[in-house]
Amino acid sequence: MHERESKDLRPASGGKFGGTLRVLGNEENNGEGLLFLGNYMALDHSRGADVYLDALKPHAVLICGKRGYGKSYTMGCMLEELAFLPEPVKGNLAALIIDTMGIFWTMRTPNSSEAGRLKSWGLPPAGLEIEVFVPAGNIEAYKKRNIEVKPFSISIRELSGSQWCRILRVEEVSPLGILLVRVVESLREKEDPYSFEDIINEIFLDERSDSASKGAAENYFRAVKSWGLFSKEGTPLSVLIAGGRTTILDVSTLENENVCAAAVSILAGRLYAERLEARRLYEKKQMGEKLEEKEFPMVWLFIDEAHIFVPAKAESLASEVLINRCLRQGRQPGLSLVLATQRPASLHPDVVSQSDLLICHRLTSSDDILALESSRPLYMQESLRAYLKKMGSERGAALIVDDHSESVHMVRIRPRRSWHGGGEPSALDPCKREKEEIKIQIPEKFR
Ligand SMILES: Nc1ncnc2c1ncn2[C@@H]1O[C@H](COP(=O)(O)OP(=O)(O)OP(=O)(O)O)[C@@H](O)[C@H]1O
Repeated sequence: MHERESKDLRPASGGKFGGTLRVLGNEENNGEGLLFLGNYMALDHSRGADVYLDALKPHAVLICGKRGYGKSYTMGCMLEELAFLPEPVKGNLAALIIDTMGIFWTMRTPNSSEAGRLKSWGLPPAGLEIEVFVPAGNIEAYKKRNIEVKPFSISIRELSGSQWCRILRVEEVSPLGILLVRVVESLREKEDPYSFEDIINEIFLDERSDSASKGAAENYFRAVKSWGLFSKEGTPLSVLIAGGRTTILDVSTLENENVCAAAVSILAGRLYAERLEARRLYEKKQMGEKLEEKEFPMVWLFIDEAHIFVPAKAESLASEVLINRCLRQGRQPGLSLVLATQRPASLHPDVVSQSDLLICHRLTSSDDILALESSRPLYMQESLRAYLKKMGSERGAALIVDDHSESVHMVRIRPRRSWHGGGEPSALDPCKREKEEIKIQIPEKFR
């Protein structure tokens, strides 16, 4: 149990808590598998009791807020808390973040830049043991920058002809699209893995296409090869995911959003399938069968810039898997999804309605507030706009809407223990800033 266990709790509205320890996301949690998120924030912005989030059950969490108000910082806090959970809970959980901005590799380093603030919260800075994966073709560039990373790739076989057309933005019914689909599908029928060279050979063996289409198809696949994300065999999921592990998949070098979405779709689909199998194994064990197999851990999948993957008015390559499997059905097999966006209005409406926890940092755009308001639960006594007004403009302040306890909470998210790589750069010398930070006297009422 966390050392900062709370004795009293002040939800902004609603709530059906009992006992001394209250946890968002699971009223039955009796004090194990807790993620320490921060403190209640009273209307005068003074500091209240501790706020925890349950990690024993799977959750669908939406984090939103305008630029620079704490989305990736909060995601980092959640990743830290998952990594610092005690055994045996930790061993049954794995965290994977799709890092679109390339900012989470810094979590290995303790957050000495906010040492003063951490001290006022009674928290020591701490680095995390993380594994950072990058597209296999980019590994050297990271090594040159002294960033320890591992190669990741997706088997070329995983993508259908039609998915390749979407990635390459080629009309499926154009001569080029017809050639791509025919070649890829004939290779997929053989069931063995294949390389880009195999695809290019197959393109030139095709007797029904003109040479211009063949030349264009070859060029496209040579370009895809240079992204370094696809290979013949691909990285097995077991290399990426293991119980107790925090994995960062840095896709920030991939400029093509369709490619990122394809990667997310494939990974999320595989995680979902593995968890379905693990759930069957779990049920068999519960029913008394003696089985040696180790279960695939319950996964927390974090995705920043979620509007790219589950957009409002279109369908990305990842929409179907994320909405229909992870969000709608993910809780049953034990797959948690944490999505973050600065533009809730650009997000598929199902994301808002299917999330059991909404963590909302400052928002000022009417469209974005409206998008959240439109699926506002009945137990919210005031409008979201009114709550956000009370919350004010403090970075890291958040309104949490918890569908389990049907309650709304105004929270100040705790400082990060590991280094946050997502903040805005400052023209001020970083060493000078650290000294200034330590000099700041924190008034008693804010401690
Ligand atoms: N809980 C917090 N406590 C203190 N400071 C915070 C907190 N959350 C965010 N901040 C400050 O706000 C800055 C911006 O936060 P963050 O990088 O999470 O923004 P963001 O919402 O992810 O922005 P973007 O949409 O640009 O990615 C951080 O670098 C940090 O200085």
